[in-house]
Amino acid sequence: MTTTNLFNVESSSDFQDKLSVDLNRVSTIYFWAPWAEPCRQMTEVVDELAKKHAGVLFLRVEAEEQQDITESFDIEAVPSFVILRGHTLLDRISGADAAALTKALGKHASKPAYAPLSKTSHSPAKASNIIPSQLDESQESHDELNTRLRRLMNQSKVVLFMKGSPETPRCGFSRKISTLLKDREIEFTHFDILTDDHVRQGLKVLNNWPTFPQLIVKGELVGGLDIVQEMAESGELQEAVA
Ligand SMILES: N[C@@H](CCC(=O)N[C@@H](CS)C(=O)NCC(=O)O)C(=O)O
Repeated sequence: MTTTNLFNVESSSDFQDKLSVDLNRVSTIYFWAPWAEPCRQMTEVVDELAKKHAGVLFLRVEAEEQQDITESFDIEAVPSFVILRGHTLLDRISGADAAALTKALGKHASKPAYAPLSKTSHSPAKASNIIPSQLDESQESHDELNTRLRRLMNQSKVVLFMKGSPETPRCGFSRKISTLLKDREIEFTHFDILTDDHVRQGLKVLNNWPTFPQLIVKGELVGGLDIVQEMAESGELQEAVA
């Protein structure tokens, strides 16, 4: 049996066209990347869910190829899922969390379009990305956070603050910089900033640098991917880590 509710999105207008066929329908937007290992498993999960929920539209968006769509949904890592009814946001799931996706679809797909949506289902549901350890640290003072950040920045000679891990990067910039370091046989430790929003926001301020990855050498920020690529080409990177 061929599935008629699962499509690859080719462009922003293609996305709008597919979404607008029926604005009462629930849609699941799946943001993925070909290099991200967890997406392989989630592609299979999405295939199965599309068969199970024939009334739900499933749209696969290759995140780095469709940047307009990716940015319009504030997608910060792959895999990520957004569940909509028409243009109304019902839920967001970040990461290869098959159980959470299955549960969210069970909840939203079964809800008739005319039923009043619950209060929580209107929110962007970003809170679901918060892991328990972050909640524990919510009482951390500014000074305590900075002490913790300094400690993390000094955990080894070369520290990479990135999205995901070198084995399973969750952003193309993070993937490229960890590959660059590995290719040059530069030893480094890493910290996944997606696991701790205090670290993520705190480092932007402390290092006066708005994005990730951030490469730290001997306790000091060197830069993000662009700078590290330039330094690698000029030979400065090898000198800095020597
Ligand atoms: N050109 C930048 C690219 C990095 C970038 O744009 N990162 C974005 C998307 S992964 C980011 O970290 N945004 C802030 C955030 O997600 O907190 C570099 O050289 O590192």
